Amino acid sequence: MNALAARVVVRRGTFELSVDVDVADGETLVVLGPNGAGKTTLLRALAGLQALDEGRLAVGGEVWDDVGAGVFVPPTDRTTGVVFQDYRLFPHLTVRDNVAFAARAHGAGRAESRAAAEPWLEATGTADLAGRRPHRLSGGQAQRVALARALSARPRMLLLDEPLAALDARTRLDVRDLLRRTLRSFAGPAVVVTHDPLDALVLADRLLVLEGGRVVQSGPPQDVARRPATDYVARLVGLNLYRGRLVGRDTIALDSGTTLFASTPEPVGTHVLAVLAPTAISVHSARPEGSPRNVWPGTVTGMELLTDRVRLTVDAAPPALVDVTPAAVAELGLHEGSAVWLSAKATEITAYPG
Ligand SMILES: Nc1ncnc2c1ncn2[C@@H]1O[C@H](COP(=O)(O)OP(=O)(O)OP(=O)(O)O)[C@@H](O)[C@H]1O
Repeated sequence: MNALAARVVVRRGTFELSVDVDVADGETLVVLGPNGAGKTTLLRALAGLQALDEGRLAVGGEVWDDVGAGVFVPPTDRTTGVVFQDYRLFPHLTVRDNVAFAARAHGAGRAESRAAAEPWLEATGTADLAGRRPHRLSGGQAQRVALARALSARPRMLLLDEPLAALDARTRLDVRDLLRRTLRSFAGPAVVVTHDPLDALVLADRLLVLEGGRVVQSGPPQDVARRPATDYVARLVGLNLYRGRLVGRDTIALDSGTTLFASTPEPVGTHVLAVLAPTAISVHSARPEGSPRNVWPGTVTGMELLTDRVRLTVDAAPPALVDVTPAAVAELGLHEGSAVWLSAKATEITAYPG
């Protein structure tokens, strides 16, 4: 049993990282957050590359770091597999010897350590590159080799820092798939840092969202995606997020001063977050008559072509991202500066305590 239990406090100038991290055996925790949130600092602290100012870290009940008790196990003795964003392969060693390094470092002979490397080269699809040196590898190949090298040490815990960030889109798909399969079969705890929401949704058993050195949300990806707790998370998953208070059975007084109608079982008085998908908002050139209960005017201030839709940024109260078809853009004659009316059914707005 190698479950990770850590309380990490690191101070760097005015920045303070303060988080509790628990990861079960076989679980992949993906740490997501904007630039400067503290993701890399957290990973380095878990690897023992960054000293804790306060806190404690144990893997499988074995204490590797405890500031109060003066315990510190150096990174090289932690049986942690770390894969860095820039791979950090040994430049003078072939791919095979990079992957064989762990066995060699543990006293195995050359032939034995090379034999031990073989299954990891196979598993990561790098066997045919075994004789090359790192400078002759593409980014995707180097990332696979780095993964093979980390796994060959039979680590108790895996730590991956932005494992896909440096790769082009096509390579990213392949390596993400390899990574997903590798993490599924890895028996210990794994922590993956990323700022890419798709990577996070594909790889995570559980998400931990960091902002400003603090955990702002954590949970299964589907819960985080459905019920974002902050504007950053809402933007990542592409939802409009509004804050307010229920002042009637289905009436939300927004902090921004306007009113939304939503369907929610929460009692009157509850402070709520309300989400509305950009696809659930309709755009009209004149005030629509009849059914939808949420109707409000605004001005188009941005237009962006997504694959099959156009995402409008509409300055309104409340402001909204709205997805329309290219045909609708043409029919309504939309452009930056267009005055529009928005509408949304109450049943399309989900409100939850927050
Ligand atoms: N050497 C340093 N000295 C002082 N402050 C630092 C140092 N390195 C990083 N910081 C600060 O620590 C904070 C966290 O940085 P960190 O690199 O962990 O964030 P991150 O979430 O990984 O960001 P990114 O996505 O940009 O890599 C930032 O506010 C940064 O300014």
